[in-house]
Amino acid sequence: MAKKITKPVNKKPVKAAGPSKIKVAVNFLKSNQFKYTLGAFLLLFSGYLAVAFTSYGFSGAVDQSKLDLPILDFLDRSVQVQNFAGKGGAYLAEQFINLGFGFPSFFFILIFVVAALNLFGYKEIRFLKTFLFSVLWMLWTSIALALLLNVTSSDSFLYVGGMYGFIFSSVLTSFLGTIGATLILVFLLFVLLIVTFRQFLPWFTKVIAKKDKEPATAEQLAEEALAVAEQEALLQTEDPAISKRITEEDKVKVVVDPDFHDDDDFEIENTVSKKDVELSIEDMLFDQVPEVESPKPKTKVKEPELQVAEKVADELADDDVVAAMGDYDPTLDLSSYKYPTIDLLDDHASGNAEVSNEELISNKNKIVETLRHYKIEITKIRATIGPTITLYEIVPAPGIRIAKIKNLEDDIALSLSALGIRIIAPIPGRGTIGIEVPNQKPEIVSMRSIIGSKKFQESTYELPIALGKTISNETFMVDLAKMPHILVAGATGQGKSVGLNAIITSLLYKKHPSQLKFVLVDPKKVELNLYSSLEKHFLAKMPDEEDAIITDIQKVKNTLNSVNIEMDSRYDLLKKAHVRNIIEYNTKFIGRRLNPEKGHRYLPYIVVVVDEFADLIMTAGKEVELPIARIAQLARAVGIHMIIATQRPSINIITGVIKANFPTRIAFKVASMIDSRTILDTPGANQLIGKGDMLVSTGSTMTRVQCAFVDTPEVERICEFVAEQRGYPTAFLLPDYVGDTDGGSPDVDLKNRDEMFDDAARLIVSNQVGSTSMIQRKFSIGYNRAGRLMDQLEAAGIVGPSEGSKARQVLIQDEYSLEQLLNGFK
Ligand SMILES: Nc1ncnc2c1ncn2[C@@H]1O[C@H](COP(=O)(O)OP(=O)(O)OP(=O)(O)O)[C@@H](O)[C@H]1O
Repeated sequence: MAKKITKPVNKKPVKAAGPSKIKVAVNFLKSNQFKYTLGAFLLLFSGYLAVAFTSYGFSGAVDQSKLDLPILDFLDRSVQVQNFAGKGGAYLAEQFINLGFGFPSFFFILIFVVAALNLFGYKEIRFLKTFLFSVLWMLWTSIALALLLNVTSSDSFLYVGGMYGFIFSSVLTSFLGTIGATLILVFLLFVLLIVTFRQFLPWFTKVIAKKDKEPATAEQLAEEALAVAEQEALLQTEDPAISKRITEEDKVKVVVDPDFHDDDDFEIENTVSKKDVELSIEDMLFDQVPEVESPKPKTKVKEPELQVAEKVADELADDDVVAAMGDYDPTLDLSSYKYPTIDLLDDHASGNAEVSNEELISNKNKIVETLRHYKIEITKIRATIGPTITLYEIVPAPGIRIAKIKNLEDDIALSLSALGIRIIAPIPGRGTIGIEVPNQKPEIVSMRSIIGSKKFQESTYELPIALGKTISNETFMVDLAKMPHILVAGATGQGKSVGLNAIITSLLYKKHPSQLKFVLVDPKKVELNLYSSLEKHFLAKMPDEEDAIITDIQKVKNTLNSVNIEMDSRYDLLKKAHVRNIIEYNTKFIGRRLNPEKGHRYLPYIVVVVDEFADLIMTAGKEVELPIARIAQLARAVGIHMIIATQRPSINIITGVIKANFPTRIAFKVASMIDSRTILDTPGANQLIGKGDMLVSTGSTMTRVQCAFVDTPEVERICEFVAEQRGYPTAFLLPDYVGDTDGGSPDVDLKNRDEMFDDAARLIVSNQVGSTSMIQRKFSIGYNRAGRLMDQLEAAGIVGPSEGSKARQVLIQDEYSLEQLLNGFK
């Protein structure tokens, strides 16, 4: 038998040909050319339909007889129509209106316009939502109109509700009668209003509640008000910030069998048969005793109602203001500089990050239940819904110890089966205890919404930094000029880099290149490299450096020392100008009251950003820590600020010196409570949920903030936008710094002693401490001058040689010997 040879079939080329064609087609459909063409067509078509439909309302009766003609006759030139949109318009209007859905067909126009806008990239109005609601409303109005017209008159030239409206309404009336059909339509209207307009239900309940009260006499009202006032006074005065109260009215229907219950505490006076009983979720969840109308448990603890705080929607700035951001006139060197525009940022909001009532009630019940289990009663509970977490504030019954609640942190976390629960007991200044519970559907806070917020746009901060949104959805902003330095820490992957980008971008959105310079230190070489294109606008570097982003450890040391020199020279300038800080100095300089020929210059703010601070400390230790500490201690008044970020928050990296000088600290999620203590001096950062969830401590207050999200492409777009504009010829040049010059007594001419020489010598001897910074502090002079004084004191034999970071040895023991020595110089 001949063997059947099966040839291996090479399917590859066939496969490759198929998808590639599809791909081309998909790419074409996705291309902007296609989208804009289709969008333009839809928009024009909508306009045409609008004219045709409107005109049909007036001329439809006349045109209709012509529309009944066979199509060829209708197209004949001798046949004229009155519709402004011509025969085409008349035909379309007839199809859509008379033979379709009646005048509600105008909804089609809405659908086409929204589709066109979406194709043009305007996504504020969602197409799918519009489509769905428009179709539903169109059907409803079409049937309602048909029904109404059937009832009132039926001798019109057209079906106002269209053919379909007529058919549907006829079917409805034949089944249910006119009254039944009307009732169904009223019911559907109610449902449509609820699903379409979010505000409808609250408004409706308010109206109903008002109606209920109407028959009350003035006396009754007064009594009622008094009773409410008394009850409120017992707990807390009414808070206008409360948006809704979730109480027993939030009912669900369940079927319970009362016979099944054999709870001793629960006595049923009337015999109740198996039936539907309405009861609140609260009761189901933790009393497990159905509350039926007449039989009541003998002892029933009053349930605390859940108040949900008003969601403060952050006011967006007027479009004009946002647009005006691009036109802000800097008045200085680059007068044509345009600020980055808001459309460079993306909107990352998912739009479905609502916290449902069920989630709120279920969390509230679990909290109350857990606390009750430990015999902790509460009188009030209030929820504030944030972007990623909800804060439940509770007021415990009098006599409950706060520490007891704090100790239940793990139990509450367990009962809510959620990570990231944090208990704040008590919330400073509020007298309540806070329990923060992560939302099931967290919301991404886009940088776009933060930058576009009125608060940011109208901020008058010197160095405004918009970090994100607080638990109450407010934009959280700080002024770096007041901070004055920030320490950012968090385990890897928790949002530190995004946080740094948010800080830098907020400054880029508000500052002119002449007002701000960044010194960017990035040992990891990849994080801040994005900003290298800003060199001629916003970056500062040492004169002979090639790259403006500093990555090499030796260059980091030199640059930090150079920033120190810049700081000292700025102090000298301030002193010469008789001002105390950079704002006063620059105001004087802009007012032409300081002479540039005497060395005065406009001082831009300098923000030193150090990423991966831990790496620097590990490799360079004190050589880096000391200049950083010195900048941190002294640079605030001269407009030099630091932001240092680290992944490893251990105490050998975030030392006491660093901590003492960085009062503002931002902690993203860290691995352990010890790490949290190292950064914030308190636990808490270990309980965060990651992805930009952070705690911001400004020394006195601690705020939980959801960091604004800004993605790398957005940062790239902003940098590109800035870099494309005319910049300075070079980066801002920092003073030159030549490595260490240690060893040997400096060459000093004691004949040209500083005029403060005698005073400095007396200070050193009386304190018996040879410290340059002490001279600096006591006499309010710059580091350079204090250093020169120290060299002269060394040459005069008053202090010993430099001993690195330690104070010098004082060689003169008493003031008498010193005076003799000083007399010898005269
Ligand atoms: N504010 C935020 N909102 C939403 N998601 C965020 C936010 N911040 C960070 N993320 C998510 O977490 C990821 C990691 O963030 P990021 O790169 O900033 O971490 P990191 O702490 O800098 O990590 P590493 O230290 O390794 O560089 C991001 O890619 C993003 O998906």
